[in-house]
Amino acid sequence: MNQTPAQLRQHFRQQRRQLSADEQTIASVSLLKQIQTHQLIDNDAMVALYLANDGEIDPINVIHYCWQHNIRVCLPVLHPVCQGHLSFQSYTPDTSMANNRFGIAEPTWDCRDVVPLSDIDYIFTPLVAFDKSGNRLGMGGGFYDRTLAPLKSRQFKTKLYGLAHECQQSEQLATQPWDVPLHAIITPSQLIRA
Ligand SMILES: Nc1nc2c(c(=O)[nH]1)N(C=O)[C@@H](CNc1ccc(C(=O)N[C@@H](CCC(=O)O)C(=O)O)cc1)CN2
Ligand SMILES: Nc1ncnc2c1ncn2[C@@H]1O[C@H](COP(=O)(O)OP(=O)(O)OP(=O)(O)O)[C@@H](O)[C@H]1O
Repeated sequence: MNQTPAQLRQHFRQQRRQLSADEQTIASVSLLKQIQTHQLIDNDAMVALYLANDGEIDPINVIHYCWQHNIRVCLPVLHPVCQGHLSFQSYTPDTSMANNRFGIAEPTWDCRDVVPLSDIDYIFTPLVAFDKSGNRLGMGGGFYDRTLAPLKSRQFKTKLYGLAHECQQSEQLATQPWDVPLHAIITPSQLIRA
């Protein structure tokens, strides 16, 4: 029987939460190695990442790598006005942070630090499940889908990469009209081009 999105979320969130702290650390180091091996980030790029939550693969080593190589980093912030949307805000070691309503740390709102979507070269998204065609199942809030909708219709340079543990691969996910497909998925052991 086909599983509902809610059942799939429950299954794949449980899978990623079951990884031990050691497994998470190894995965996070291997993730950076994959990004380096495939030379996915140019030196003068603007890159959107995220702070790991709920067993997500942790991009913290990627963030530190970017900072060390003068690659600019931004993070998603729950938009204070446009409900259900994200804003991307620049992130440096000095950025003032606060927890959002999901308990995830994000830069405190400052309109001067907002990075427009059109200025972002690569967006690395968290995900609950993915398939080899670049379909992505998120936490169910529709935040990324709403925010990234312009990438579907207009000529944006922005590339969309999903970051995931191997155990988050699904055989085939049902697609929704509002889904924004990923260009590729990066796991600790491979780059899967969609
Ligand atoms: N690390 C990370 N940051 C992110 C996201 C994400 O998926 N991961 N988001 C991607 O959209 C946005 C936040 N969206 C989220 C949506 C739901 C939940 C969540 O934990 N939901 C709980 C219910 C919590 C509650 O209602 O208070 C749950 O479903 O169990 C977390 C983040 C922006 N930042
Ligand atoms: N571009 C959009 N415009 C309006 N509503 C949207 C859009 N994208 C998603 N939604 C709404 O958001 C809800 C959740 O979508 P979905 O289940 O695809 O989220 P998700 O991809 O799991 O979450 P996220 O994007 O935050 O990671 C859907 O019910 C849908 O109606």
